[in-house]
Amino acid sequence: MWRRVASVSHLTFAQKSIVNKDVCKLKFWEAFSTGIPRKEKGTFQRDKTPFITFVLGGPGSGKGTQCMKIVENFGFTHLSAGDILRREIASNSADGTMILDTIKEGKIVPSELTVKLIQKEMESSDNYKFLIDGFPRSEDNRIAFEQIIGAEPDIVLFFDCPEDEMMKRVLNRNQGRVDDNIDTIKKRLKVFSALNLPVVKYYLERGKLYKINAVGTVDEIYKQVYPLFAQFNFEQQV
Ligand SMILES: Nc1ncnc2c1ncn2[C@@H]1O[C@H](COP(=O)(O)OP(=O)(O)O)[C@@H](O)[C@H]1O
Ligand SMILES: Nc1ccn([C@@H]2O[C@H](COP(=O)(O)OP(=O)(O)O)[C@@H](O)[C@H]2O)c(=O)n1
Ligand SMILES: [Mg+2]
Repeated sequence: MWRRVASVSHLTFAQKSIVNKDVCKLKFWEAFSTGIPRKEKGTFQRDKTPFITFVLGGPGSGKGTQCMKIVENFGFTHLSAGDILRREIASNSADGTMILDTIKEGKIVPSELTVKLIQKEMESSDNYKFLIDGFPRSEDNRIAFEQIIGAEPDIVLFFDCPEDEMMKRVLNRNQGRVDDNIDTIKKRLKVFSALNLPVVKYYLERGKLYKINAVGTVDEIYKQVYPLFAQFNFEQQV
């Protein structure tokens, strides 16, 4: 299991921006002491600091859209929990039917399953910078990640968007998703308030949360997002 040995995560944004950039390149992790099975090819680069960003926000708040821009500019690997679950359904896995039913109901898939799927993606990646989008969606998700992966996020983004705007965007999303309909979106908004907002509060209290005003054009919103990543001086920046 990985174990963190240092972090700048507790610092506020203002503090982080004056932190010596080399701090961010410290080796935060010790090598595995217990064996999480890993593929030969796609290991984390152990000499690099895994950098984990959780991306939170209600359905339709623009998480996926902004993640694509972060990937382009900063070379992150984008792991959308929803996409990973939808791929699991498409692969006809044993859990597929249960996942599909859960998504249709706007409920949360059992945390251990989601975390193990995320873990598989992380371990098969050559990258060390991860955007984990739509996760954690509940305190149970959050705790399962800590227990199974043995890590915490470096930063947490929260796309703050009014419900009527989220509903409008979801109903216009047009990606053929089974949950983009009025009945499911109403349920999802309730689940978001009840289960996801406590996670937002948790990271706010720990000084890890960056709240983004998610109303405006995609570019206007990205103007708030870009500086959060630019401060870390990642190698690939444009
Ligand atoms: N700032 C924005 N203004 C208007 N529509 C947006 C904006 N950002 C994203 N969208 C659109 O809203 C829908 C939901 O965006 P998406 O990124 O899928 O949100 P999420 O992943 O949070 O559910 C998509 O159709 C997307 O193109
Ligand atoms: N951590 C997660 C993420 C998604 N999901 C399920 O997947 C659905 C779609 O998630 P998503 O992240 O693709 O949704 P959007 O916020 O992009 O609209 C959620 O409503 C849940 O049913 C989950 O159970 N647990
Ligand atoms: Mg999404």
